[in-house]
Amino acid sequence: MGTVVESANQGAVSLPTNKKVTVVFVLGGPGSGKGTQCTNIVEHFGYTHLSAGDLLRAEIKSGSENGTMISNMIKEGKIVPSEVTIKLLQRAIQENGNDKFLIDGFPRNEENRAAFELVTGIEPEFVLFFDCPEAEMEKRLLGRNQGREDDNIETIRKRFNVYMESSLPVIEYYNSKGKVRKIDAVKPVGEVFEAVKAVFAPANEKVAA
Ligand SMILES: Nc1ncnc2c1ncn2[C@@H]1O[C@H](COP(=O)(O)OP(=O)(O)OP(=O)(O)O)[C@@H](O)[C@H]1O
Ligand SMILES: Nc1ccn([C@@H]2O[C@H](COP(=O)(O)O)[C@@H](O)[C@H]2O)c(=O)n1
Ligand SMILES: [Mg+2]
Repeated sequence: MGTVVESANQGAVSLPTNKKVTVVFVLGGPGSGKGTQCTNIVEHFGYTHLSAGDLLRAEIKSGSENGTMISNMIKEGKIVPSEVTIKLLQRAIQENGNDKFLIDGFPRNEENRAAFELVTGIEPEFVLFFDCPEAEMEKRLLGRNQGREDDNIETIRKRFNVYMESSLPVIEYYNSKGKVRKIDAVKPVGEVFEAVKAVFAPANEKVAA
């Protein structure tokens, strides 16, 4: 691989605003630790973290006309129509001064994937995939305690079904293109992050002033 700059430029693409961005998709089952690890990556590698779920929850809170629909979909563990989520992601990218983004929890199905590519022209630099057994994810979600409406056993089971039926095929799609970087996510947070660090080039790390 060449220098970090060269590597980043290979994945840089134009949004409608002509903003050049590098995107890493962060995927894995509910409770696999995507958000937890994204916080660490932001700190060490200077990316901006965009969680599709967080953007949808913020949209509900903002009193948007889509709020009720989004809220119902989240309670049922269903995937919100792509146009809604993509608009939120596009706006977040365009409003942010950074040019490197972790997109967490997106694309969640084939419709998400194809629509995002069509609308933005963005192909991910790579896909960070947190692989975790269902029993461990269930335990983590039931213990998360952050007041999420979908952290109850009924919705968790629906989210696992959606993950198996709709999200795993997206990961398989990217795997067939050689883009997946798989992480064993069942280990403690620190050990998982060591594996994550090995994926992001060490030269990418923020240098202390
Ligand atoms: N490696 C780990 N070991 C044990 N607990 C973890 C680990 N990683 C995350 N957790 C805990 O598990 C819970 C779920 O983690 P997190 O919110 O990061 O998952 P997520 O993949 O973003 O889930 P969701 O898809 O529901 O948003 C949190 O309470 C978090 O503190
Ligand atoms: N691409 C997406 C991402 C999320 N959702 C909905 O939000 C819920 C919570 O997502 P998390 O990533 O925070 O776990 C998820 O279960 C979906 O209902 C979505 O529709 N599309
Ligand atoms: Mg999350």
